[in-house]
Amino acid sequence: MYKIFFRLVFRRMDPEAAHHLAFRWIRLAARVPVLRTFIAAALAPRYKELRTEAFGLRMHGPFGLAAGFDKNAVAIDGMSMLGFDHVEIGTVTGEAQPGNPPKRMFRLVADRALINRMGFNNDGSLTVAARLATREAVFRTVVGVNIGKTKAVPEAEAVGDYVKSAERLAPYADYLVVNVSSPNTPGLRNLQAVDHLRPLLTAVREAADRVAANRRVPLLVKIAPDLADEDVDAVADLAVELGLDGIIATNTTIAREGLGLRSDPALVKETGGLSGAPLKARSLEVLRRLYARVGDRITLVGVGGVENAEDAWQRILAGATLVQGYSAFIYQGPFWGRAIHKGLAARLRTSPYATLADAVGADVRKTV
Ligand SMILES: Cc1cc2nc3c(=O)[nH]c(=O)nc-3n(C[C@H](O)[C@H](O)[C@H](O)COP(=O)(O)O)c2cc1C
Repeated sequence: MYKIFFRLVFRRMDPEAAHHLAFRWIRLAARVPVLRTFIAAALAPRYKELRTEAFGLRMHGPFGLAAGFDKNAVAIDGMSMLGFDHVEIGTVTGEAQPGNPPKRMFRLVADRALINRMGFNNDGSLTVAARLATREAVFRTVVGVNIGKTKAVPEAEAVGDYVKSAERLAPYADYLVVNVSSPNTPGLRNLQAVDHLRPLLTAVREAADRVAANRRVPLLVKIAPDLADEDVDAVADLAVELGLDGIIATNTTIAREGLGLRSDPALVKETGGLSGAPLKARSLEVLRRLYARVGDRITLVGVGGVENAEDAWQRILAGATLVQGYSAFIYQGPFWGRAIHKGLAARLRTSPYATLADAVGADVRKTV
C-alpha cells in the first residue's frame, strides 16, 4: 500500500518536501495518545529473542534509525512508535546552521538510493540540548546523539567545536557519536586520519566525562565507506587504544559504484553522499574488516544499504551488534521496522544460534 502511495504522492514531490511532510505526520500521530499506542502496538512489536545489549544499554532489539533523519531531536517518540529500537539524532553542530542551499536531496528510485548534500542543517547544540533537557519521553528509547563540525569553524579549531557540542549534549545522550565521515562539510573527513582523530576523540571523551558526572557516556565514531582498507584498520586500532565503545560503519559514499543504468545520469552526477542499495556491499565489507580486527573488544554498528531482515541478519553475522537504516525507510515506509524485526526473529529461530549475541560476528569468526 505504501508503495502505491509513494508512487502517487511522495515521488511527485521534491524529496526534502516529502520528508518534511512525512515527518510532520509522524510527529502529529505521536502526539495523540490513542493513536500512538495503536500504531506502536501494530508497528513496533517486541520480540523477546531480539533483546539486545550494546555498550551497557538495553534495547528491545538491534535495529535503529540512522543519523540525519531526526537531526533536531523533535520526533524521537514518533520514530520509536514506528519500531526503531534506538534513534540517533543529529548530526548536531556546535552552532546552528542552515546547511547547503536546496536542492540538496535526490532520489535515484531505480537504484533504491538517495544522494544528499544537506550539509548538517540543524538547530545547533544549544537548542537541541535544551530540547532534550525538557523532553518528556513517552517510549523508553535509547537516544544516540551524533555530533559534527560547524561549517564556519576552521578545520584547525574543529576540536573546540566538537567539545562545545559534547559538553552541551552528553548529559542527555545515551551514547555519543563523533561524526567525521559526512562528505558534505569541506575537510570533515580529513579528521578520520589518526593524527587528527586521536586528539579529537580524547577531547570529546574528556568533555563527556566532565559534564556527565555520575555516568560514563558511551562514545562512538562514525566512519566513511571511502576509507582505504589500511585506514579502516588504523581507525580500528585507535578505537581499541583509546577504549572507545563503538564504531559505526558506514556513512554515505562519494563513489558512484553499484548503480544500475536506469537512474537519470544528471542525478547520478549530483554532488553529495550516496546511500541506499548501492552502498550495501562496501558497508558490509568495512564492517567485516572491522570485526576481524577488533572482535568483541568494541561494539560495531552496521549501517548502509540495509533494506530488509536478511540484510540486517548479514550485518549481525558480519559483526554488528546494532544495525541502522535510513534510505530504505523512504522507499518502504512505516511498515519497514516491523518487517525487519519479524524477519530477524524468524531468522534467529531457524539459525544455529541460541541468542542474537551468539550470532554477532559468527561469519567472520568462521573465516579467521
Ligand atoms: C538525507 C540524509 C541525511 C543524512 N544526514 C546524516 C547526518 O546528519 N549525520 C550522519 O552521521 N549521517 C547522515 N546520513 C547518513 C546515514 O545516517 C547513513 O549512514 C547512510 O545513509 C547509510 O545508510 P542507508 O543506506 O540505510 O541510508 C544521512 C543520510 C541521508 C540519506
